[in-house]
Amino acid sequence: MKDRAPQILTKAIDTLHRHKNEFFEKHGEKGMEAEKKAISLLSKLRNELQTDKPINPLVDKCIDTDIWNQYLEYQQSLLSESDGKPSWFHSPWLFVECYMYRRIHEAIIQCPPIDDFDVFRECKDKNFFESQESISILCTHLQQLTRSIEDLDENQLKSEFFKLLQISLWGNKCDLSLSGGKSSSQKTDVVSSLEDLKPFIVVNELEHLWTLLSRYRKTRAKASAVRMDIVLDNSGFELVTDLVLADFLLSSKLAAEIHFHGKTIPWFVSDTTLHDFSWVIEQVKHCGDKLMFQCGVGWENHVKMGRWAYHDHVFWTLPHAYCSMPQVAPDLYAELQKSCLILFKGDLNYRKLTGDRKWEFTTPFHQALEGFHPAPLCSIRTLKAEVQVGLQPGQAEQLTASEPNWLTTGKYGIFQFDSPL
Ligand SMILES: O=P(O)(O)OC[C@@]1(O)O[C@H](CO)[C@@H](O)[C@@H]1O
Ligand SMILES: [Mn+2]
Repeated sequence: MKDRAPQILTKAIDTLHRHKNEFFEKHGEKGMEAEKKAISLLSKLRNELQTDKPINPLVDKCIDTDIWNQYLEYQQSLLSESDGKPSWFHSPWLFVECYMYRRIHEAIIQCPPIDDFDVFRECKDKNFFESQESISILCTHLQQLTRSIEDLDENQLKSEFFKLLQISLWGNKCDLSLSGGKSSSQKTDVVSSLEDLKPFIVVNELEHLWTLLSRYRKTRAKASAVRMDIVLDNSGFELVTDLVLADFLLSSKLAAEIHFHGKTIPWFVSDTTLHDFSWVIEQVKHCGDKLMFQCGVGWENHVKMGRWAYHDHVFWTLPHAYCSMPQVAPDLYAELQKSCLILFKGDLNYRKLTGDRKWEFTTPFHQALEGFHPAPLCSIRTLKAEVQVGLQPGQAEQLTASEPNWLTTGKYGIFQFDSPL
């Protein structure tokens, strides 16, 4: 919070500043005033953070404002009288980090007519353009695969499925909040690096996914009822890897519908909103590359025909651990229960799945989920925060000895599976 968060706020302020002329052209004087106000609110926020001030209740009137303020009261109740109020450096990291992004949103929506400005859009778009070569390689790979998909036997299908899952895993290296908003795009050809990256997968439960999906294939008529859900993480390159995977799931008939879950507000710099989702598909279509164009058209069609559905829910941008979803967002929990398999992308989802607690490394994943079992699920995440469960005895110690920062660099990854008992 001390180092990374102020950098992110400074970047947001700078972005507003650089768009001053655009605001003027669009909205005249009103746009300029709104820009000034937004900058002053964000500077105030940065100052509160850097001087470790108490966490203030939200003042806006959004659908989640009360839930946030109740959660803040709950944080307060965890402290004893002498501890005072929860403050920026004396509160759980997950809570204050989420709170910062919610406050950025609060600041912007108080500034019409620029109240729908996404301060992170520019970096998200930049990440996409800088990764364009890798995206083109991925799209080519997908198109070739789709053309020969009918000829693949069971083993080949499984191997292609695992490849695309690994691409989606390593795509998660490209988030922008870990780098303080600095560029973190994909510049190398990830398809041909997969073998070299395998040793860095510290939990690999992909076989469980295959067992599950191939069972569905055999028992359900032509997989027509198989619904899969992907709880998205970052836009840009990572989102493309997820879309490529989702496309393959349909063309291989491993699934019949894919439901994507994104964020309702700009979140952790690079997370996907509805605008990003549509923007990325549109860009893939118009990049000038023939195979990318075909991918983009195909994806647009999946959306049109309802084979792909995009959902967002306010719960994904609350600070709550997922074990409280049945109480806080019963509608979302019920929706997820319809899924045959839910993929949770990224580090933040993992922190929320496990409540961001200091679990023993050998704690079973099922236990760390603390009752969150809407459907079979798999976390696909590169490690960027100090929480990890389900390791073999001695595994964490070995990793620490060879690489002290293994938990936070994003170099290691997991496929961790859980199924309701
Ligand atoms: O969820 P993602 O995109 O994989 O990672 C988000 C992240 O980089 O943001 C925070 C950094 O402060 C950490 O929670 C986490 O490491
Ligand atoms: Mn993210």
